[in-house]
Amino acid sequence: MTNALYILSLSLSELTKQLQESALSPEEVFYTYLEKTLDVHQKLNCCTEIILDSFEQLKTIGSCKRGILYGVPLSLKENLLLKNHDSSCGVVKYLNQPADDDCVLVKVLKEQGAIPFVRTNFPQALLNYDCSNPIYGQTLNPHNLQKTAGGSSGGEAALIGAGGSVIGIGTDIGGSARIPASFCAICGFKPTAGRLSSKGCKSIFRGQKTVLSTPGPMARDVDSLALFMKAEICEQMVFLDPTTPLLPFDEGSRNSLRIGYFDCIEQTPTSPSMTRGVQEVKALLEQAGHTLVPFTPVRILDMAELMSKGALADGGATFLQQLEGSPVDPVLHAQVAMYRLPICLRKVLAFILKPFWPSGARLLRSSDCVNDTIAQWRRLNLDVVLCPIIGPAFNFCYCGKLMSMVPHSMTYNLLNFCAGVVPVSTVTEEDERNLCHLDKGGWFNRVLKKAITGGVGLPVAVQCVALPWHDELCLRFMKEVEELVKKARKDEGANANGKVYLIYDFH
Ligand SMILES: CCCCCCCC/C=C\CCCCCCCC(=O)NCC(=O)O
Repeated sequence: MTNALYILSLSLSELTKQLQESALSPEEVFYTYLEKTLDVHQKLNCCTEIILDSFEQLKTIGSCKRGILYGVPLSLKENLLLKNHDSSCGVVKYLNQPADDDCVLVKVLKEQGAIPFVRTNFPQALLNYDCSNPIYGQTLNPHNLQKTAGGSSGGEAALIGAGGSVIGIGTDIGGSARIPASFCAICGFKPTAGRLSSKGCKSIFRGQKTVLSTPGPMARDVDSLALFMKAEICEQMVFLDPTTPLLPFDEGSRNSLRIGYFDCIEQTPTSPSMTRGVQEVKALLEQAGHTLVPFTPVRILDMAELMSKGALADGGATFLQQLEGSPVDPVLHAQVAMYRLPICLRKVLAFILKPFWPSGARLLRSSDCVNDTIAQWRRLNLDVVLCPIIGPAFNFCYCGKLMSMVPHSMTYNLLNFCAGVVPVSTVTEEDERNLCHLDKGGWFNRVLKKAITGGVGLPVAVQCVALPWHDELCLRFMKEVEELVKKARKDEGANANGKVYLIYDFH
């Protein structure tokens, strides 16, 4: 194995160890990843710029030798502010407005010895889970170039999934760290909003508090996500952003868990592989001695409505305003067409749709979704929940037509629970045959079928959820899923007669 292949094969924990022990130099790691990134970018169009300042940072990196991420090259979604760089979010009017300062997360990471070296792509205005904009174009999926990488942190997911970065940062207000992770076979984590500083994470909607956005790490394995959290959660972050809590990162240990699970949600399209992924992981968790309890999410339709009315409280007017002067990317056409409809026409349409699509038409009711959900967890005495995440990767331009699927991810932004995604399987021929069941389930199901047809072999992931501020528990649960899946793959490899599709190794 060449030195470059060896470096690229190391997990983040192994890489940091080798760097700290001087078995590898920051220079050889940096240039190896840079070369790989350029190669991956040529194929996938996942990057927006190489951060030239990183070459300067590399020269003085020796002074950060005690940092947790000493010498680690790191990728960043473009909306994380970097001093003297634009964060365009794909919107023309944000071009040529360089930031005055780095965002807090980047400042802390630099102190911890990490070297941000590349910025990554996203969908225009960030409120979509595809990955295309008129400035940087469409990012492709590393596992099938005919599919999207997902979004909005799709550049990160594609780059990491193809091996061009060992750790990166995305942002997530509706699934943007988790959905592209699911599409590209990597792990993505949405911490409890507030646990990590959002200061300097640019968003199109400033001041909106109903559905909270948060930055979150994305990487090939769960240990890397945990190491990232450990590096960020320190006194310096709290000093730079006193809105974050003085809550040290608790690595803890894993005990037997009581796990709620569900494999679909009411009125929300779900693909056959999403359901199968949950069922297979449930079986593995049971075999490992955990207790699995059926869980029916409460008030899902109320929550869908709150998400929509919270994130788009003005009916999409701010969103349209931000796009003024920009060409509108094709991935946004379906959304923009809806936001442009006059309110009176929308009301008439809602009235007509009510019998067929009650969730999309009902009026906002007062409800306490957070406490009702917590009460449901307490009644069942749950530690965590296992559930589906949107997947497999869609054909281009379908994400904007399937906003009806975002309750799979956005529910946990609305509730402000923490949630992460772990790849567990690949789409089988049987999953593909089962797509015929979507023919019966109404218009959105038929659109979903078109979006995912031809997906055999693509990654399938599951979602792990924990209560607010239980980020460490969520990561421990994700790690348990990851390990059980790995072990099952080994066992299946040894018993070649068994089904071998469950588990795979993309990396
Ligand atoms: C049953 C129908 C329910 C529909 C509920 C739809 C709610 C739609 C409201 C807004 C669309 C949000 C799309 C979110 C995609 C992910 C975006 C994201 O996380 N971006 C990250 C960021 O902005 O930082």
